[in-house]
Amino acid sequence: MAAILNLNSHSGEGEGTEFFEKIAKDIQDKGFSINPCALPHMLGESLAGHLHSMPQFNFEQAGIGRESEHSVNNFVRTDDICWITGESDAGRRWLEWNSSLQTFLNRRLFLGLFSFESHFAHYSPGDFYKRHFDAFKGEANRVLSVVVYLNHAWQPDDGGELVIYQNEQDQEGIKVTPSFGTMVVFLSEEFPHEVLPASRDRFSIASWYRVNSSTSEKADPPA
Ligand SMILES: O=C(O)CCC(=O)C(=O)O
Ligand SMILES: [Fe+2]
Repeated sequence: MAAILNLNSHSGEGEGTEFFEKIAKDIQDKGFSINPCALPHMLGESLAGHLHSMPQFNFEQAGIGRESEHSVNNFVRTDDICWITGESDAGRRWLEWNSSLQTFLNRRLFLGLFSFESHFAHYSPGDFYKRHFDAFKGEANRVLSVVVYLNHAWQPDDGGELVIYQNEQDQEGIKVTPSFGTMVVFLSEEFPHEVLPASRDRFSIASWYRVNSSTSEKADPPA
């Protein structure tokens, strides 16, 4: 019995609705939520295992912009990415876990989250992602950004922090250390953010919930 209790207590804070409720409340109150040691431990380990078992050629140079406007721009970002599909066990469980979070947040905050997309990102030493928004107001695409980190034993002088700015004027920001299991959620249109260069390899998963914009009346191309 004790062993079972023990196992449960190691399953990670992020397992249940209590954690989802904390995210919902943070989003409602502040628009962002920063959670150290939040990713369920087994899920984090299996994602990290999968990530490190993949050959480097599964990763591509990250770009900016969508569809026809998509391009690689080494001034803005220099990381490599690999989209997460349900093909691997770890990937499937990650998508399932986020699907429960999506259901929870839709019930609790009426966000109308419709789809989820997610990629591993590898920042080699010196890589960065300059200050940016994940979505632009009025474009009704990415609504909520979710980032988790898969780096064991990250040290304060390893760098590589995510800096979240409160608004366009904020130059100081809040620094988040990319330690294993830390999970950050924020409104994609509200918070400019950047990734500072690190002195070691930095692994993260960046994800976005989208609303269904296919019914929007946006003229495309614009008149
Ligand atoms: O890895 C991170 O800390 C954030 C990455 C990011 O901002 C992005 O991919 O849009
Ligand atoms: Fe971003």
